[in-house]
Amino acid sequence: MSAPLLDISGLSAISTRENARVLRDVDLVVAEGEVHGLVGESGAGKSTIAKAVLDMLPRTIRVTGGRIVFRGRDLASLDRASLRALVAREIALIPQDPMTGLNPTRRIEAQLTDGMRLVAGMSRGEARERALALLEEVRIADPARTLAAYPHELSGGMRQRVLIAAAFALEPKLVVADEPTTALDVTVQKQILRLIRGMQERHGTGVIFVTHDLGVVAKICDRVTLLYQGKVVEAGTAREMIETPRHAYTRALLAASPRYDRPEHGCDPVPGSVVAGLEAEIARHDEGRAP
Ligand SMILES: Nc1ncnc2c1ncn2[C@@H]1O[C@H](COP(=O)(O)OP(=O)(O)OP(=O)(O)O)[C@@H](O)[C@H]1O
Repeated sequence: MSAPLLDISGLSAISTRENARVLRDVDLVVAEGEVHGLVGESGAGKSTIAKAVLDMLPRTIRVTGGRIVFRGRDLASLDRASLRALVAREIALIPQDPMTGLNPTRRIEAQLTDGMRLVAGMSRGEARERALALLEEVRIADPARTLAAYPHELSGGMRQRVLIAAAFALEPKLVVADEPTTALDVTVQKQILRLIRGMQERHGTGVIFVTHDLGVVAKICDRVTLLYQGKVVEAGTAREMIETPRHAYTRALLAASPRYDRPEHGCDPVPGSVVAGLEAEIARHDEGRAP
């Protein structure tokens, strides 16, 4: 088997702001060209993992152990400049909120072509051609007009399409999609999920798809890692996790999710006994370790 695209092992981190552990010995392997769901409730540590991979951790979160190996290179072994260059070239982000992901004061053309010119060294003309082709690929009806527009002139769905185009602009090996459909209405959400899947298949890109929504997992992910309070609870194929969940927490979370397959069914809350069991497991895990 070829080496994985991303191999995270034993990653642990603390929040100095909250004096609490935020990641506990996390293992996460993303294969070339797969969509890997990173799933968990609010505060589970999904964004912390995504930020660690993108070298965007805030100062108030400190990695205390583990390794992030990307395409065979341990990120911690790189100096600042090499790490910045590697991330700029090979790892891209699709942010959660399409409005904050774009600078409101600059036209789309400038924002889409910055990376192409600065990182890939394209001329203004080459970058514009590439931007037009990308906007067509993300099915924006009038690419030339969109390039001339400011973000506020576009709908939420269009802005998210622009950010997806931007993420794939430099042919990254890995795209981190941080809840990219949360801010959109349901019909647009489905289109955007289909678009991300289509883009990653055509470009052969690996994707980490951060979400709290198991319905989204069922639609887009090949494999999944489920987190609870910074700890991996279950990992496997999306199909296995949804059809034959092994862990009581996964089963409870599935029961608590809106039934994407049977919308007439309601939701059950995650039972207190399951959560208490997990908390006891985490306490055992943390025993003897200062936060
Ligand atoms: N800037 C920060 N500085 C210190 N601690 C933080 C910071 N951001 C988040 N945390 C803490 O890290 C923990 C994990 O948060 P994280 O944002 O990774 O969770 P998440 O699963 O992405 O949640 P959400 O779905 O709400 O974004 C939480 O306890 C949170 O309070």
